[in-house]
Amino acid sequence: MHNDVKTIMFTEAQIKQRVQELGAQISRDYAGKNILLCGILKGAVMFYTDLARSIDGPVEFDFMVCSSYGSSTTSSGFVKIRKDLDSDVQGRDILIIEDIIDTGVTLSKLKPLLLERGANSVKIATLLSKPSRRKVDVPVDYNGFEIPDAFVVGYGLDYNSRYRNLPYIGVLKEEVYNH
Ligand SMILES: O=P(O)(O)OC[C@H]1O[C@H](OP(=O)(O)OP(=O)(O)O)[C@H](O)[C@@H]1O
Ligand code: HPA
Ligand SMILES: [Mg+2]
Repeated sequence: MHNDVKTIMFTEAQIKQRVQELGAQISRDYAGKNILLCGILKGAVMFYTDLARSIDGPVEFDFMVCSSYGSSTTSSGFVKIRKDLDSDVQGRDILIIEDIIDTGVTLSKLKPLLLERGANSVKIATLLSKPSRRKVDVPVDYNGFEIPDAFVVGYGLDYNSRYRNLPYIGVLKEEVYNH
């Protein structure tokens, strides 16, 4: 385990199992449809590639780069789109793929934006959700795990751009960000 990690919340095996369950559910729900998988980078990168491989049926890949946390453990409340989707979303069935929903601010901006652009449907898949921290209500269609209010890293999630490559999800030691 990494020295900056206090505890492991989900092991690699637990994540793998849950991602497969979500993929099976999504495959059933979207049977016969061509899904536009909209990944919100950078955090979603690991979940995106694993989830995409567990979905049966046609999908297309697209990505947005958004960021609101920067080098903080709290949201700035301002969502910056650093890279937009390449696709025309008119009439498309979009599945937004996120690593975590915390305050809900990021998705409360993105989902209406895609609907305004003429998407036929926009659903949300997130690996993690922290319901106790919500500032804005966002309906989550596919949720891997509900977690308590702790700052987590690994499997794509960062603190100050670090720890994204840890294969598990762990709780960061407070002394790492409280100094
Ligand atoms: O519900 P919210 O409070 O809006 O938080 C969730 C967002 O915060 C993180 O992104 P971040 O800004 O850290 O960018 P990153 O994915 O590049 O790390 C995470 O990947 C989500 O996109
Ligand atoms: O707990 C978290 N960890 C990493 N990034 C995040 N963005 C929102 N919440 C978190
Ligand atoms: Mg981040």
